[in-house]
Amino acid sequence: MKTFEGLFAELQQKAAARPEGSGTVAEIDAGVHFIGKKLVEEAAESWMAVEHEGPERAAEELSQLLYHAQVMMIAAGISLDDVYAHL
Ligand SMILES: N=c1c2ncn([C@@H]3O[C@H](COP(=O)(O)OP(=O)(O)OP(=O)(O)O)[C@@H](O)[C@H]3O)c2ncn1[C@@H]1O[C@H](COP(=O)(O)O)[C@@H](O)[C@H]1O
Repeated sequence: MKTFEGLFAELQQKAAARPEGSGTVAEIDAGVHFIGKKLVEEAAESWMAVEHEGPERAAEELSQLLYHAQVMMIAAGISLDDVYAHL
């Protein structure tokens, strides 16, 4: 099963290698304003899923929220340690 750290390493590798067809590369290229909107959208969908759609759908939406948070971190040059320092 994929972990938070494992996904972050995968996304960093994609951002560096820029493989054809990567949604992550496309999102990074679209910029932090675009990523910010995705982040807010997934946050809202997570909230709605928790309130109305049950734990399975909520977990799916929350996974997408974590993905977009990681894409934002990479676009901004922020590492896992930078974030963990504030936990
Ligand atoms: N975990 C994710 C992941 N979670 C969410 N997303 C993206 O976030 C979008 C949100 O999905 P939704 O269903 O909410 O949205 P939608 O309605 O289909 O489309 P939107 O209108 O929201 O754009 C998806 O279309 C994906 O583009 C993800 N894209 C990629 N990953 C993982 O990231 C890694 C690298 O992916 P690539 O860069 O695409 O190779 C792989 O391991 C992937 O599994």
